[in-house]
Amino acid sequence: MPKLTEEDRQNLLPALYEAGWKPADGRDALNKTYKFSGFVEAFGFMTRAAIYAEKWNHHPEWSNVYNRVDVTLTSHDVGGLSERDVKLAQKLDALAG
Ligand SMILES: C[C@H](O)[C@H](O)[C@H]1CNC2=NC(N)=NC(=O)C2=N1
Repeated sequence: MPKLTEEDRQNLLPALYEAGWKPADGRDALNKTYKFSGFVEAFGFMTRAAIYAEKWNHHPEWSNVYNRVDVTLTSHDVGGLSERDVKLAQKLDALAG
């Protein structure tokens, strides 16, 4: 799947920005920090998200500190954002509630 075109970005990214995603510094990627009520909730989110990441063979770059999960999405094989990242971002937002 190729990188998002300029038109794709204009069509798809504003909704993600509305949902709290931000362009990553210095790379063609999206960042978002999720905050949960505690560690188990944060890790449970990661567990559920991991099932989709594996099913879709598209994996986040993420880190967890207690109730916080910092996520970066990009498509390594094309060196930037693709529709896979948009789809996974939407799924993560749905799972986070
Ligand atoms: C071998 C495996 O299919 C590839 O490395 C997959 C795994 N998950 C991936 N995840 C992401 N974000 N980008 C990729 O290019 C990618 N490639």
